[in-house]
Amino acid sequence: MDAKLRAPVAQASSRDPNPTLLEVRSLSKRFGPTIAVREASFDIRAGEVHALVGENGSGKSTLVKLLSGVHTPNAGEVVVDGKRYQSFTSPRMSQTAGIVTVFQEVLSVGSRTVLDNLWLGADGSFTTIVRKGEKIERAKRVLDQLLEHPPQLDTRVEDLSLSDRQVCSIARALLRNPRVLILDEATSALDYDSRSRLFRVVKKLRDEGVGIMLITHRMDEIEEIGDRITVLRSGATVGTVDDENWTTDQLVSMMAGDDHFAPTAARVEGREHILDAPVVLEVRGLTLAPGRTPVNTQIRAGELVGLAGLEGQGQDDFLKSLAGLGTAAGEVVRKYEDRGAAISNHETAHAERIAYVPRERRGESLFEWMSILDNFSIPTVREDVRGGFLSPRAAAERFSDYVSRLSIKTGNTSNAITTLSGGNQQKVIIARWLATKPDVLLLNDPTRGIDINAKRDLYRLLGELTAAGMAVVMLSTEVDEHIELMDRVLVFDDFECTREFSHAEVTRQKLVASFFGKESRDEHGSR
Ligand SMILES: Nc1ncnc2c1ncn2[C@@H]1O[C@H](COP(=O)(O)OP(=O)(O)OP(=O)(O)O)[C@@H](O)[C@H]1O
Repeated sequence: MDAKLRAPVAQASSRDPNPTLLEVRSLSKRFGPTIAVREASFDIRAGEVHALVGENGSGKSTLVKLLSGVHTPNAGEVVVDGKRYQSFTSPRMSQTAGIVTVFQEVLSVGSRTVLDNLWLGADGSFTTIVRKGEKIERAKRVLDQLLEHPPQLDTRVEDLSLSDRQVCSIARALLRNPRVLILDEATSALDYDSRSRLFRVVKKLRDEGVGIMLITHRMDEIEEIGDRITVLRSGATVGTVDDENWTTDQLVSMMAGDDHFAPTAARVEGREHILDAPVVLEVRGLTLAPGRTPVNTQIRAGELVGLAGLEGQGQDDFLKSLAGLGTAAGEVVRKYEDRGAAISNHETAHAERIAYVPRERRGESLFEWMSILDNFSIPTVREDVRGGFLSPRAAAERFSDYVSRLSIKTGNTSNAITTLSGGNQQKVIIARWLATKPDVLLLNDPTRGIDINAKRDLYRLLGELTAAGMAVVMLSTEVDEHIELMDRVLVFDDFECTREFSHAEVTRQKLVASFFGKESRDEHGSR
């Protein structure tokens, strides 16, 4: 074992006086033949941010669900504040022990107000009922910390953006005064500003002695707030890193095992020729909100265009308009050498070989009652007809190509899609739309929830597809993706496209400054 690593269950050393708050001892969980968690052991101290990392399907969410009382373990135990638990038999039991979780999927009741959602289920678990006035006051205080422009408390949650809905889930957790706060990919739905604000709150909680468990696929987040890092592989804890000089490659090789190490995907350089490629999509006078300057742009074959900005600045509406799904006034035209076709609805977009991969898996893409294979083959099912009958074997053959290209961990493809880990569900959806063999691929934050190796696979695949002439327009909330991957980045601010960067000119500093409507003064900012 690397000198920088130590045994998974560590006692507080003399160097670190913080007491252990939560100890996970040899926890195991099976789902039928699948061992999702196998003898996992680690501990969380008071006043630390403890990151839990691992590939898609390595058992992170299952472990979180064992700690949150959603699942009960087959073996092992949990110790909280010195008290031993064989299992948490309900979420309430885990909360009473001081563990509060924000889950990966945004969980809220859309038809209820923000205030209702923030206090949902709280009354019964508090010894004293919180009065309405106090509820309002505390809800406002916590939302003010998390959002620059908090919604009115009587707003229905379904009218909020995905990011603000997730902020409500986080606010709900904070109102419960956790001893241990678990953030299970809770940041992946957040925009840049909300994430920064959340991290300020997390640092404050850490200073107050709360133990925070952070599940994330983003190394920049761990770098920013992580103190120790535990790595999971195939359900088992591989080790805990407490050296602040850890490297991404070190973690990746722990996650994947040395045999499966995927090198960083370098962007294909020398792509300037794209400027001469034919235009495949033309956007003319697209007005994203009344009174705003319309967007005019052209997208060329083989181009990889990034859409950036703070959440809800019109980039989502722009992308949906390209897919024929928007409500914006103006024209989107699919261009060919000698003709053009107006994209006015989803059907024309589909007929013109434009594919759209939505952002929110649960509401927009997944058919939770259907199998993995059926979820893949929905739009392309006609290709699997043999002699007048649908051939599942033909579908399985087509799917297997994407399983290896995107490293999807599926098990039996006739199982329900919900038996897959979140990241693997996301990959099935990307595969679904790639299989339509589009000329234009529109991706709405596609790497949300995808592990770092899989991201590299996807970047490589996008490199191959664009080299073969596919145009890709990708909304991304990851600044690094814009800097490293895109040929061109369009920045949206207040429903206008306010800035455009070429790959050669974009830097982190300039890009983030442009989100806030400021031009960076440092023209030589580093990448
Ligand atoms: N309800 C279930 N039924 C059957 N198998 C399941 C169930 N939940 C999880 N699994 C399996 O357990 C394993 C671990 O899944 P888990 O969701 O914990 O992974 P993860 O590390 O959180 O992945 P991701 O990063 O993609 O969210 C996977 O093989 C998954 O398919």
